[in-house]
Amino acid sequence: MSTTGLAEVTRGPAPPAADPAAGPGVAALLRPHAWGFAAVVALQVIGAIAGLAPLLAVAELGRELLSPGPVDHGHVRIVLAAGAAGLFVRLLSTAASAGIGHVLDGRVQLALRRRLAAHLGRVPVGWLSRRRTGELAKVVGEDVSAVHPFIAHTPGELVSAFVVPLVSLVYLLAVDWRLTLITLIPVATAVALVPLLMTPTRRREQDDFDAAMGRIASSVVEFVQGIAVVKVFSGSARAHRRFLSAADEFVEVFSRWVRGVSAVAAGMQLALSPPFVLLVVLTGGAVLIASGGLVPADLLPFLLLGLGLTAPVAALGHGFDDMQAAGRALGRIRDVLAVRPLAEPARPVAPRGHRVELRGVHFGYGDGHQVLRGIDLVLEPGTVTALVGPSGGGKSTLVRLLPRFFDPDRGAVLLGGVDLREIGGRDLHRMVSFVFQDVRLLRASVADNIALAVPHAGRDDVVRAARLADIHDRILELPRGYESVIGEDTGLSGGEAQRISLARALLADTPVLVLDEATAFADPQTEQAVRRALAASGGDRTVLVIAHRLETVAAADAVVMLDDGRIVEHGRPAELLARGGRFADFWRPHRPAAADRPGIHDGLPRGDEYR
Ligand SMILES: Nc1ncnc2c1ncn2[C@@H]1O[C@H](COP(=O)(O)OP(=O)(O)OP(=O)(O)O)[C@@H](O)[C@H]1O
Repeated sequence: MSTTGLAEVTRGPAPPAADPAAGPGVAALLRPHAWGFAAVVALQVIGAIAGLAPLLAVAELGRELLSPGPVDHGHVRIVLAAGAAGLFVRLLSTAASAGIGHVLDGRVQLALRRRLAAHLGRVPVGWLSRRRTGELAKVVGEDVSAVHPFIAHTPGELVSAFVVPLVSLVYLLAVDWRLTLITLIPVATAVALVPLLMTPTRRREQDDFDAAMGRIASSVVEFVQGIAVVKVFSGSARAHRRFLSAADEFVEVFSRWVRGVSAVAAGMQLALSPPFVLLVVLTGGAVLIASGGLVPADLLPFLLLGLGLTAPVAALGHGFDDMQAAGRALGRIRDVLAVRPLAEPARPVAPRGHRVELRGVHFGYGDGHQVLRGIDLVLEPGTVTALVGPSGGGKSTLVRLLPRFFDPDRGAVLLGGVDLREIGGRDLHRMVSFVFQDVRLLRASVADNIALAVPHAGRDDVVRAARLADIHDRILELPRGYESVIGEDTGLSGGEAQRISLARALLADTPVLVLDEATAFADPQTEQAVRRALAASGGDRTVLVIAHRLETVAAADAVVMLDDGRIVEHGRPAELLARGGRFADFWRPHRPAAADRPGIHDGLPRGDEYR
């Protein structure tokens, strides 16, 4: 049982959302904020360039004050004013870009989360129930947050990292072109080393490294997931072995990779390190000064600005890493938004009654395998139809089409003579309820869980449904009775969770009930509760039940035997048994045990068990 916070999907599809089926993609969501992005990037670039002004001012002051001859006070004042103005502009634009960037970021994240929430409300319920809760929570939470640097920081920082050195370079060229070229030696050396990291051998080592990393990850997951089984069957040594060999192999691959890249990487680091840059500038400057080609004061700007020239190379590493992570997160968001929602009818038609009909229904899960292959079936109001058949025959798939977890690929499911695709989500919701094996309860009170479909139900009605589902006494034993919060005050067994889900369906009191008689949580009490639910659904209700127990089959009005996606037999249970066909063959192994029970003769219980 899971007690997740995700929208519970115990009854029909989610209510329709207002906007059309195909909503805007990520790019369209970002488009209205394009001017905001442009402003953030522009302000960051302006701030970064203005930030150079104080440095340039110091360099100019140095040149002015250290050069021979009288000091030009006017020039000094202008330089000081320009430096101060630059500092001010930098502060202002950095604050403005941070402010706008973060507001923009908040808006984009909110828009993305709203869009995801609206979309998740419309995707097929079947798609949702196949996803792990953590997987979707990660997309809506972490992945949307991962977009933050992409919006608020990285583009501006990357642009600045290139623009600032360019501006510095122009200034340095104006001071002395020869020393500028010398100052560029460290960056040129680092860039010249890059191809050495891209040789076929290095690429192969990088691929091996990635593959070895993947093997470690998968062997860890396997080991952790299987740990309980491994312990029980005392095969821990064997399970360890795969992980150990993956780890050993990783160490070997990693050492090879490190040996290959370390010399080049160290060379690059050395070339870009401040001591090396200063050494080059000072050596070059000293040679030029000694030869009389450079005024000593002109060395100052090179010492101040030379270090900043290496910034783009470092920014390439960090900024692109962030951008790539944000890109991957956006990709996952885009994948979720790309899931085709169930189309809502433009003009919903109200069903006329609650006769259910499947007409020529074909369905597959999109992997090329057809699970249902031409199902024609009518479920009359006031009847119970038992669905039986070998495992994997398509029973669960078929019953999930009734609450429109999925739409058929071909053919149609009709309710009250109307194709489900023509019925509004809310109407369908009011007409079809279900109890499946994968019960999901919300982290809410037991009473709220039962009254999920009928939020205004009175306590008496909730208690009546709980009694009928044989869970009332157990609820009273919980710390806070009906107010106990599932997952906080209490946990429930699989059978208990299923009985809560049953109470929920009984309270909803829909004219169509779809039920999977669970084998997974089979305990006498749950079994009894299911039988009572079926008994209570007498009268005019249309009931389809995946039957695992003889009593259920025997008491049904009709049995449908499903094998390999086709109906192979359909009729009254006793007739089918008497006919000795596929159903009789399939059911024979169940008979001896059941036949021994009192009240059961020839494998069938006497009398009408629940009608
Ligand atoms: N969510 C899914 N995605 C892809 N394939 C699925 C999914 N659910 C079921 N299948 C496949 O559809 C086929 C029919 O499965 P289904 O669960 O409908 O059969 P079943 O008769 O209910 O079996 P069982 O009695 O064991 O529950 C199987 O081959 C199964 O692997």
